[in-house]
Amino acid sequence: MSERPRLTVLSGPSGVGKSTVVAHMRQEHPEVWLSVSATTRRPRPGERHGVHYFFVTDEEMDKLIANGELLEWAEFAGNRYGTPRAAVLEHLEAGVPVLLEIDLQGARQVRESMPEGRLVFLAPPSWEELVRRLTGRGTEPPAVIERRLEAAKIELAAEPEFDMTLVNTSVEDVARELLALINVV
Ligand SMILES: Nc1nc2c(ncn2[C@@H]2O[C@H](COP(=O)(O)OP(=O)(O)O)[C@@H](O)[C@H]2O)c(=O)[nH]1
Ligand SMILES: Nc1ncnc2c1ncn2[C@@H]1O[C@H](COP(=O)(O)OP(=O)(O)O)[C@@H](O)[C@H]1O
Repeated sequence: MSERPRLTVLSGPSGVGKSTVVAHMRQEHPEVWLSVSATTRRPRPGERHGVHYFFVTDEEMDKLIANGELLEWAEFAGNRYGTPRAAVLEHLEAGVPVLLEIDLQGARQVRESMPEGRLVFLAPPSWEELVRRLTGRGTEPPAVIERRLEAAKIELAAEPEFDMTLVNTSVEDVARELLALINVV
């Protein structure tokens, strides 16, 4: 039986490469279970309901919150996001490593409710590179990018709250480090 925590939270500013790193990691290790969040954000091209997110209406999100169905939730850059509680607990009880990819506010809530979880901060190699990645992804209009960069300043300042930091210079390296942390390899 592993002594390492089986709940891992990955946070970091929008555009740092969280989704890219996690996708890379899961290509080779699909046994790492990634929680699928609910969000009121509209799907980007190629995003699928139930795979990338559960895309819900404001009313549906209200109900999830009111019924206590979310382990944590937060408003980020004008949309709400939350982690469905039941699936996380089921996987942990079954001994499956659980990964949450959530924002700073969510990470703080998990620290309170599940202190055994490990909080990992994914940092960009530099501010300029973060701006380049977020802009280069081409999924948000300039006003939304601005809003996300404002949030990024707050998130970067909170890095010391995390158990550890990984700098996303190389996707392959970070994916490997993350796997070692989760204790899969
Ligand atoms: N608190 C919380 N944050 C979430 C959740 N799901 C996603 N996020 C975070 O919300 C932020 C915006 O996510 P998204 O719109 O998909 O943009 P992206 O992460 O830049 O691709 C990111 O920091 C995500 O990690 C969740 O269930 N709870
Ligand atoms: N290590 C890296 N080097 C260069 N570009 C990267 C790296 N990691 C991610 N990217 C690129 O940065 C952009 C944002 O990555 P993404 O995974 O969508 O970030 P996040 O999920 O943190 O918002 C994408 O275009 C992605 O291809």
